[in-house]
Amino acid sequence: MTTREMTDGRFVRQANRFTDKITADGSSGYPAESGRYRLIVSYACPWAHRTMIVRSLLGLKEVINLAVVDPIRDEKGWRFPDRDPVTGASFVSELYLASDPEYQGRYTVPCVWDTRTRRLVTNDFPFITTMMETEFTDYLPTGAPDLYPVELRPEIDGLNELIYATVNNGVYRAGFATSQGAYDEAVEALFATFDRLEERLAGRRYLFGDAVTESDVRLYPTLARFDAVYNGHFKCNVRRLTDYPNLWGYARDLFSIPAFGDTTDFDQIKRHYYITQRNVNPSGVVPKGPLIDWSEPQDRAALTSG
Ligand SMILES: N[C@@H](CCC(=O)N[C@@H](CS)C(=O)NCC(=O)O)C(=O)O
Repeated sequence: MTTREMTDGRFVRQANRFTDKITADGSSGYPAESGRYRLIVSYACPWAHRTMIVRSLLGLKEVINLAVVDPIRDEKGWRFPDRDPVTGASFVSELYLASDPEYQGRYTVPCVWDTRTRRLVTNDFPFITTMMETEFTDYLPTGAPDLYPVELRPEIDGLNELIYATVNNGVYRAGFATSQGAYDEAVEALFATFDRLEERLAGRRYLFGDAVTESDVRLYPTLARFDAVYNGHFKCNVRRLTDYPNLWGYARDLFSIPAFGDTTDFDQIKRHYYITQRNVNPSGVVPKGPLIDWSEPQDRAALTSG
């Protein structure tokens, strides 16, 4: 967050600067190719988390390579644990400035680096996942799931907008609010959506029925961070995730899928938020709890139809 992103006590997220697209036919100048693009992520970051989940669910691990930054960020921004062997960068900022020397925004993850032209293609997180789903189809192994089925796209996009505004970004709007009004507005909208989703998930295993879609991928990273971080650190404490039987069972059901569970690192998540965001937590002390068992059994498979 920068002071430029605060208006009347409200957090208004910066626009994404790099918005080129990788396309299957190469018409954008960035053709989908195996081994060409490097996805830069942090395990702590929810926007990056969704890109790792999709890469893994789709079986694109050999096609799109991955670089992971340290969870703790200081004034120099995200840092690679060692100099990144592929890009040669020690900090994510170097990739942004190599692509646009005038760049003045935050140096954010996720972003995608093109090893051929040696510049960033995109940091436009909403499109990184759908790009993998729609433009890398030639590289998908047989049996890869369709996370963004054509006939459901309008409905998925609609639900994603609500999830983004009130949940994914809603927790940040609550946590970064510097006025009571801005905080109240964000928290009320967040829990209103949780109530709606709780109801929606009473009769279906996933948000769109029997199969995981892009909407589940987008909701999950916020749920995974909810009780561990957002409940305390961002004051989203009207209820806990564990107070919602359906949402909590659904979150555990997703966690049991390796693409979700293996990309969820609670330790890095907690350390990142509590240590890095000193505007919210000046001492940098990381809380011990809460003690939550994400492996507790659930019976969501019984909701599958047919
Ligand atoms: N690209 C978006 C979302 C991605 C994002 O905010 N990522 C965070 C981590 S969760 C980040 O990289 N922050 C770097 C910073 O604030 O300096 C943005 O610009 O707000």
